[in-house]
Amino acid sequence: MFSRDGQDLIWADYGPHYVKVRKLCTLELFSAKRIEALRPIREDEVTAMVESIFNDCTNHESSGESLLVRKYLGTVAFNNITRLAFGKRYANSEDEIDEQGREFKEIISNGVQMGGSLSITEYIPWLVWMFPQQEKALVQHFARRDRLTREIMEEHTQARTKTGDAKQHFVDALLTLKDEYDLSEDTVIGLLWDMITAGTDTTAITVEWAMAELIKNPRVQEKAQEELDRVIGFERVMTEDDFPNLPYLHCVAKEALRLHPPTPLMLPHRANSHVKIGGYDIPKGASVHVNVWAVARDPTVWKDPHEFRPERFLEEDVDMKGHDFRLLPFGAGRRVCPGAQLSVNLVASMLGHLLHHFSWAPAEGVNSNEVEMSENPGIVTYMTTPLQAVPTPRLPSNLYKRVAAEI
Ligand code: HEM
Repeated sequence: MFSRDGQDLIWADYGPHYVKVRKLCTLELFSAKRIEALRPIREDEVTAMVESIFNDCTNHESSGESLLVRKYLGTVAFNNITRLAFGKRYANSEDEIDEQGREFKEIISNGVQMGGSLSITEYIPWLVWMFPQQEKALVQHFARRDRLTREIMEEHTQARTKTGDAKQHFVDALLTLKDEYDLSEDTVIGLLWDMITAGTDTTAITVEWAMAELIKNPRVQEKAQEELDRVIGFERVMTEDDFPNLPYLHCVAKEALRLHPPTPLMLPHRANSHVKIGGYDIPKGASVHVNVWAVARDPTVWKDPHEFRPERFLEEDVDMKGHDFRLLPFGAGRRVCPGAQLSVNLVASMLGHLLHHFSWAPAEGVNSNEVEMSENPGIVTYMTTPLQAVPTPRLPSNLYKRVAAEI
């Protein structure tokens, strides 16, 4: 929710509704009850990912070859978000999608491209006249996005009228709460798309970086697997009920978010008054980025900051949801990521399943210490060279089936 209320950056225009919209997010959309209600979707998608990796790595033709890890993670993140926002699963394990799904995917990648590029006009706004194409592309993008979203909203309104049933998906929640929170149709569309753009790549990127670190650091991979084997064993798959008994797994996720925050400069904020910080003047109206990436690698803040060592969080429990400024992958304050808990659950579940079901090695001919870790700079930090890795199943073959859920 990027407000135009003079406090923060402008992406969507919620104006004075901002406070209400945040309250709606905290109390309704991301309440613990809804996160729990949406759990079957997460389990469905994570187990579908496991099945798909298993099929590909045990297929005779490609057995022993490396897989493009991002492909599987991206499908989980995409399906999870489209299902929780709209109750729709567009991509199957072969990445086949229908026409509405294709349109959906294109709109997302278009939006990420436009929003993710660090446009010069954001810093020198009077140069906007030099880039009329940029403005035109944005208008076209929003028109296309709004058309598709109205179509889906109409489908949901009709389904609700028919059954009288209010589902847990964000679109139904928002349409049901529209009057109570005084939301216009544009705000509902803006909100749904904030969730989709903010919640898709961030999750997949976090897991891709974590997997790269685990392949680079076999000691950590084995230690996480020992914990999973001890707690879960070899006769069932992990569920979110196991989370409290998997402290090391959570430390692995936290350490990945420390070294590789998917939004290294958080999201831009706007100074609402002139302030002086650390001797620097920040004029009113300036766009402010907080370099959480640099803080997380600062040797005055962290011991051996470049080392991937999840144990540091067993030694000291550091909050990562906005209360400890040493670790801010989700930001802090009133703009803190509302999807933080949801993504912590999904990231831990993906990592847990990937590690419990498979051992991971680098692609043939690459040593573990040679895994390419360079970063593609931007608002969102992808791996420049997508991770290729070889999975080897480690559980009985009956445990690799998708647990499909209809919700
Ligand atoms: C590992 C995954 C994720 C990371 C690291 C992440 C990180 C962030 C960060 C750094 C911000 C900006 C906070 C600030 O400026 O103070 C943010 C904002 C936001 N995130 Fe996330 N996020 C993740 C997943 C999600 C998910 C799954 C959703 C929704 C389903 C989501 C929804 C949002 C929204 C709507 C905002 C804008 C909040 C506002 O402007 O008030 N995020 N996220």
